[in-house]
Amino acid sequence: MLVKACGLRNLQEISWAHDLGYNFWGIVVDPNSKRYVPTQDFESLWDSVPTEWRSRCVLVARKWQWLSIYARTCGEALLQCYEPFPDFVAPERCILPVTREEEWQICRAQQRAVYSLYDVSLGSGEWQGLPPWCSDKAGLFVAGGLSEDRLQELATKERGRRFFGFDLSSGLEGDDVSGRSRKDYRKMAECLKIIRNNFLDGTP
Ligand SMILES: O=C(O)c1ccccc1N[C@@H]1O[C@H](COP(=O)(O)O)[C@@H](O)[C@H]1O
Repeated sequence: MLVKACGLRNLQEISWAHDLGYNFWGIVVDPNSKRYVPTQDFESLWDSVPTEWRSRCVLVARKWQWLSIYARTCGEALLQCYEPFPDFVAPERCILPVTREEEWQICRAQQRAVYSLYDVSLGSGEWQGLPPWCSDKAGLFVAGGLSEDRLQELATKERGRRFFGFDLSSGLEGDDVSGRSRKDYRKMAECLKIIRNNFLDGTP
């Protein structure tokens, strides 16, 4: 099972994801997001990230135009965008959001992306459950408000369900002393533990 910790903002959070065993770490480059990492901050952050971790980076935005500035400077990163990718972007770099099983099938059949993603929340943390078709789908990450409580709820109802991958962001956050939401090491560790202990690995 592959697990992605998304919406990270600094080297400490990226190191936590790496040390805990998350498979991917995501940076939101969408200017309307509260997790937005501006270009200049991203460039110095990217320089400080150990080279061997870089191919595990995912850049996230709702629009291609916001991603393109960053995508040029870090060719290793995967790109998660909520509008179609231009033709010149290789499918091996794309994570394509899908909302229905038919879209996942098309994505696989036409090899339009390396991974697909079922995400109804776009970082809002809104939980709407997971439709039954989402399990055991090659290359499909599931996301949308996954937190300790939601994962535990899912595990109680559907222990042993097989998944290819999970993608978490809001559910890994807590408030820091100034009231801003930041990734929380304990939540990151606990969510990963719940996933690994309760669901079957749907990776080939
Ligand atoms: O995090 C954001 O603000 C965001 C903005 C625009 C597009 C996607 C965004 N987040 C991604 O959405 C999924 C699910 O997040 P959550 O667990 O519901 O918070 C994840 O990939 C986020 O990185």
